[in-house]
This record gives sequence, structure tokens and C-alpha cells, in this order.
Amino acid sequence: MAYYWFKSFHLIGVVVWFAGLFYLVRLFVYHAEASEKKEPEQSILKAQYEIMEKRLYNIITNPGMMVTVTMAIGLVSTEPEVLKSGWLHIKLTFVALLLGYHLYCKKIMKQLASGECQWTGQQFRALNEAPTVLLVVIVLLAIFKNNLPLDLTTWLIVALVIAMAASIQLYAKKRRLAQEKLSSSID
Ligand code: HEM
Repeated sequence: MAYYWFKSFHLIGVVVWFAGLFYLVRLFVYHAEASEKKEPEQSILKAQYEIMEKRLYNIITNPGMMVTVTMAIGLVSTEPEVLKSGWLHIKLTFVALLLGYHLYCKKIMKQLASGECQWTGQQFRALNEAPTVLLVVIVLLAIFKNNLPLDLTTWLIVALVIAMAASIQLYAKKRRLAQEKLSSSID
């Protein structure tokens, strides 16, 4: 029974962690784009995004990560046999990348707060696709385990996910260009 409790809260942790990661980098987009605004709007926006990022990281993203990892430890200690599974080893490699991404976001947050970050909004938009790829791979490994098929269906699904991510980027770019055109015609 303990295993099911750990698994339930492992999944709840995953949902919270990813909600936090996705929203955090979206805030980085707005934070970076605030540099294009005139004063005092720029300083007001930057100060506000800094507060929002810190709160999001401390109250949602970090606790989500901790719950996921703690419950995962609960899972493997209840059923240590699972540690011998090949799929878990591959999954852990991707989880390590995800943890690296999580820590990198914290570094960016500090750089944005100190005004040292050189990233543009467009670069943050692209960065925000990285956890999507990790999410898809980790979930597929957790569900299919050692039977993850590498056939046409899987590659079609991967292509669909990439196409969706690319179209979101293109749509955002198109919308931004239209916005810039509108504001230059007003000026
Ligand atoms: C901290 C490292 C992690 C470890 C050691 C770990 C370990 C495990 C274990 C042992 C299970 C139970 C498998 C089963 O009973 O069939 C599980 C389930 C699951 N994990 Fe993780 N996990 C980790 C992180 C993650 C992350 C980051 C995600 C999502 C991005 C994730 C997604 C899932 C999913 C969707 C399941 C449910 C699979 C099922 O019920 O068939 N895990 N995990």
C-alpha cells in the first residue's frame, strides 16, 4: 500500500514541479523583455518579476522537485528490485538533466536580479522547450519501462511534439512582430 501512496505523491510532485519550471521561464521572458521598456516602467516591471520569480521558485518549483525526489526515494526503498531495471537507469540520466536545468534556472534568476543576464526573451522562449522534451522522454520511460518501442509510431509522436513546440515558437514570433509594428505606428 505504501508503494501506491509514494507513487501518487511522486506524480503530484511531478505536476507541481513542471508547472513551476514552465511558469518560471515564462517569467524570465517577460523579465528580459522589460529591458525594452522606458523608465520608470522598466524598473517597476523588473522589481515585480524578481519578486514573482523568487516566490514561484521557493513556494512551487523547489517544493515540487523535493516532493518528486523524496517520493521516488520512498518508491525505490519500498521496492528495491526496481533499481535493477534498465529503464530506471535511463530515466535517472534524464532526471539528472532535469535537475541540472532546475539549478540552471536558479542561476539565471540570480543573474536577472543582479542585471547580469544577457539572454533575450526569444532565447528564453526557446529554453522553455527543453523541459518539454525531458518530460516526454521521462514519462514514456516510466510508462513503457523496458518495452519502449522505437518504431514508426514513437517517431511520429516525437515529430508531432517537435512540430508543436516549433509552431508555438513561430506563433509567438509572429505575434511579437505584429505588436512591434503596431507600437511603432502609434509612436
Ligand atoms: C528523482 C528521480 C526519480 C526516480 C528514482 C523515480 C522512480 C520511479 C519509480 C520507482 C516509479 C514506479 C514505477 C512503477 O511502479 O511502475 C516511478 C513512477 C513514475 N515516475 Fe518516476 N522517478 C523519478 C523522477 C521522475 C520524474 C522527474 C518524472 C516526470 C518527469 C517521473 C515520472 C513518473 C511517472 C509518470 C511514473 C508512473 C509510472 C507508472 O505508474 O507506470 N519520475 N518513478
